[in-house]
Amino acid sequence: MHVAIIGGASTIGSTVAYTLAGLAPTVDVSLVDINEGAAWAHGKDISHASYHFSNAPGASLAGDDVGTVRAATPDELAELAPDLLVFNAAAPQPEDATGRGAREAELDRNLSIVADVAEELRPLDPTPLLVVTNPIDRLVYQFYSLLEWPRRCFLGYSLSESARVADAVGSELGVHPNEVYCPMMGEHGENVVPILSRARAGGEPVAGDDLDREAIREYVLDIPFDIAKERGVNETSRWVTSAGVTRVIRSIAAGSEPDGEDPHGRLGEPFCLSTPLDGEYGFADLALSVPVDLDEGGVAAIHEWDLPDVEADELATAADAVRADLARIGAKGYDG
Ligand SMILES: NC(=O)c1ccc[n+]([C@@H]2O[C@H](COP(=O)([O-])OP(=O)(O)OC[C@H]3O[C@@H](n4cnc5c(N)ncnc54)[C@H](O)[C@@H]3O)[C@@H](O)[C@H]2O)c1
Ligand SMILES: O=C(O)C[C@H](O)C(=O)O
Repeated sequence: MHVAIIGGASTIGSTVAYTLAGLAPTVDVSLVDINEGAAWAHGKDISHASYHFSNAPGASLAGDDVGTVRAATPDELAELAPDLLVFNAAAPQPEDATGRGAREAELDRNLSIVADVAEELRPLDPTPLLVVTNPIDRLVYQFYSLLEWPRRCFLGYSLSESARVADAVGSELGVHPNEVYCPMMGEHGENVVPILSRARAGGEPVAGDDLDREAIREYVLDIPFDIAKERGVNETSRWVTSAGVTRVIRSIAAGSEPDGEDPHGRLGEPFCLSTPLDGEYGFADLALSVPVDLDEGGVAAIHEWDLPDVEADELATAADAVRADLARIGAKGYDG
């Protein structure tokens, strides 16, 4: 598999490349960035890290089986013809972008980068595109509108929220967070929707009424910015994000192999990513996080769950927030 990370010299992009070198070492990675020098430097450094990953006790891949990490520029994307695109390019963040609402505030700054990158992607055959840059739901829809590839190609990364909610639910229940499953639908932002009705802890259903829904939502919304305030705006939540992006890439690889590992991973349940909707959950002409199965083409299936009223109402509020921004920027389908 060949993954091109657009914005590959970024904090998140370079950390994804490093995580792939450790956890998915056969993947070839291209670090695509307008900052050619930084992309080259990350690529060189990560390929040196790969030397240690591949020669550590328990490692078994011979040199030629290990993927390459190299730098490229956006105008080389068509020639690279990757199997998967990760979009992580962004405009610089202001120093004070460490509060809730910072994701949504990136929209106007990142739209022109999306337009430039879409032009570079236009000659490619439809390729799955995982958008990490914020605000993901608006940018997924914008890429979909500009490129007009099948909607299953478009994915937005919101999986860090699943790790954060597991932390919150696990502490409330006294269960290790890694044993908690709680899908997170809706917007990657203020209108995230914890699907407590589907939560499981240690494999058993959780009684949603036993949990403090509002406290859990507040924790999930605050924690990335509590982290950013301590580390600075340029760090963002690089560790959980790169681990989650790597998990998505491994799920795509597993879902593409008929006899591969379970793409849902150890807990055996689907996770949520943002993708353009066309009637699912009653919404169209926008992207929101919904439960998906993945394969080499991107979204293989969207699960349509029956949601209790509180979760369905929160999902409708998320849709309203995304729609309002799409209308404001005059996205396709919102111009009249
Ligand atoms: N979805 C999530 O969970 C999540 C988590 C963390 C960060 N993010 C988002 O990821 C984005 C990137 O954050 P970061 O801190 O890694 O960014 P960063 O500031 O470290 O890097 C941005 C990179 O984009 C590159 N770039 C700019 N324009 C480009 C273009 N036209 N083509 C190619 N490259 C270009 C820059 O040269 C730079 O290397 C932000 O929008 C941030 O909010 C999302
Ligand atoms: O950019 C950030 O720091 C927020 C990001 O969307 C996240 O959920 O970690």
